[in-house]
Amino acid sequence: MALSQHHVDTVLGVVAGRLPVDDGASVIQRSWLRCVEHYGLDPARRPDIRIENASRVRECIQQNEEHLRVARAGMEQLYKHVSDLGYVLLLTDAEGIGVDYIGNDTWDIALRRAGLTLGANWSELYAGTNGIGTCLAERTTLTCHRDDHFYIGNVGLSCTTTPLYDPQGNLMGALDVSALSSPAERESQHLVRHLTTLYGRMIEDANFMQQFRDRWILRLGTAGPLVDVCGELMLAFDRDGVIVGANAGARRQLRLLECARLDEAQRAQLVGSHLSGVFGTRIDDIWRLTRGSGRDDPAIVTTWDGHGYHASLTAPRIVPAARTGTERERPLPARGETLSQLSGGDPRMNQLVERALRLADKPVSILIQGETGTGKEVLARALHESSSRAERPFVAVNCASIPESLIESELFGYMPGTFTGARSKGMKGLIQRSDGGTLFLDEIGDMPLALQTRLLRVLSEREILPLGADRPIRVDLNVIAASHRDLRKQIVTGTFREDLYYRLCGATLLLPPLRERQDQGYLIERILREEAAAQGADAAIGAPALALLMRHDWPGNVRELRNALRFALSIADGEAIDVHHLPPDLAEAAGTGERVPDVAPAAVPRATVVPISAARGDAGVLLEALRRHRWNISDAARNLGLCRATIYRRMKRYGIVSPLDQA
Ligand SMILES: Nc1ncnc2c1ncn2[C@@H]1O[C@H](COP(=O)(O)OP(=O)(O)OP(=O)(O)O)[C@@H](O)[C@H]1O
Repeated sequence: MALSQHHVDTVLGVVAGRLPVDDGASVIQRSWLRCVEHYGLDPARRPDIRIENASRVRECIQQNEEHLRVARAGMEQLYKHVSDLGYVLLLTDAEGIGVDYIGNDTWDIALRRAGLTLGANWSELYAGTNGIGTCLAERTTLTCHRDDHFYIGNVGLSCTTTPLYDPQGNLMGALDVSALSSPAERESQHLVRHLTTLYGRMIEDANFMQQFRDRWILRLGTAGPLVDVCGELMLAFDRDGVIVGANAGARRQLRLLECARLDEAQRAQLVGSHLSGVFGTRIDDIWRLTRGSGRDDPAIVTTWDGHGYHASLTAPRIVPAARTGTERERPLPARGETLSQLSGGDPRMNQLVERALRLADKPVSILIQGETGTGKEVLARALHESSSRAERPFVAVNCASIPESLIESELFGYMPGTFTGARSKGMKGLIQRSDGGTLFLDEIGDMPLALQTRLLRVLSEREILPLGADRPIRVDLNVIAASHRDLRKQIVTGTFREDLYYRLCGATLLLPPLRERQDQGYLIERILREEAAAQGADAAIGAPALALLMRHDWPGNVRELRNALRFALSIADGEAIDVHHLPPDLAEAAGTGERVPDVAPAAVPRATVVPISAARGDAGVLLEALRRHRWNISDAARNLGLCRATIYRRMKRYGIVSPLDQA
């Protein structure tokens, strides 16, 4: 009784400011203050344990089914480490209501009496200062050890709790590890605190992986070989490099490039921004990773402010929902593009568009070939939108990124009861989801042979047999396949079925690489306008920057061009794009090998804004001609119907210097 009175006096003394505030316990003391002043609680009373009714708990469980499934797996592992030490685990929602629990049956009654049970509401409002309620109020991992608790009835407990966030940074709830009795020393809880934090982060990361299983995931860490299994920082992004999720580590440590337009809070807002805003100079390194760097050690990527991290990239495990036609969260910039807009006058593109227009509504399978980033999916989508199937789904499947173990169920689907656990409900496969529309099989050359056989059956019989089904389902679909590989070579090496190849290539469309296209100026103009509109900026570019773009080799093709323009626009911060706004690797790449035409400052002041159409009409055309003729001035002049002197004059005006003159 004397001890109880001492506890009550201590709490009330701190609240009244009569007792010195201990620095280490200030989180607890802040909570005591809230309990007395905001919630009007009295530490001398025994708390009534508030148990929510079953339907409230059920509703909460249903709403967070996926999160709870992942958390349960983490709790089971954690329990193995702490059960012998007398701890029980409680998982709560964001309001502090117990939604899952692992404990020891032999203490059931004591645990229930203490409120360590399903449905118990541990928010400070009802339970006073305690591990869960205070962790949720303070949003931090903490140990509420014995007489840290507000109510005398709770001072036997020792609770360590960590908050759990979803990948968007919203509070989901808390993971709590509690003991009914524990040694008096606070230090006795250190190990439990580490374990609780570790498992909390593991649950968050597993939730992250689950939520973004249809996206690229970049893990960053400081321990090289471990980064594959436990990247401390994680970013999920779409195929255009736009960040769609960031885990707690990434949100804490990464900031967007310093730039006048963004204040501190906006620079912390990673979601919705482009990867180039985080990695400034090294965006291409990341894309190189996506294509497999061939290195044994994890690659190192560097943030714009010079922090190097080991990096590991995971390809989407299932097809992005946004690409299936069932969800349209962020339209691809080129979506809706009609076929004729794909060419800006390049002879090979003109021919391709003409052919595509004739094929769009024919019942022929089309095979699109072209280097990576040349726009195979953009072309497939344009074919779909120019066909009578335009209103039906366009379902894109990246055969290279779905793990072999999942590809069959993803493509063909499965019936209810085929699997246990979260997959018990059954799922329509991607082929069935494209019924009536277009199935786009990207990177078809990477499809495993066994599945090629099954796909061949689908294409010839137009019916599928989902896993666990006893009757086939008819499907009506148009198939477009694409690959950057030479499928005929694969037939020779035995990695691609010849009969499937002939099924798929009723017609072949070959997209030229960007470096060989004569309509680069048109593409730059269009993409610049699109990207500028998306960023709310003006689409203006200076002649020297344009000249550099026109000279670049574009190994990543149109994707690389779009990324470069997006990067430049965000760095230019409202000014016309200048050379120094472009990604440095562009200038570096041009600096080695073929040199970038240096800008003669007197001839083209840095701030000169050349409306892009004018630039294209002059500097762009000139550059194209010079490149085509390998910088032979006479040939270029003849080709353009100008005299050599005019060519020289214009080169001077636009600051174009031949690489032959720079050696
Ligand atoms: N004609 C175009 N107009 C505008 N943007 C384009 C065009 N072609 C491609 N792009 C852009 O380039 C990027 C890559 O396009 P897409 O995904 O279609 O290429 P891909 O050849 O299918 O690439 P991969 O081989 O990697 O699958 C996208 O950002 C897309 O918006």
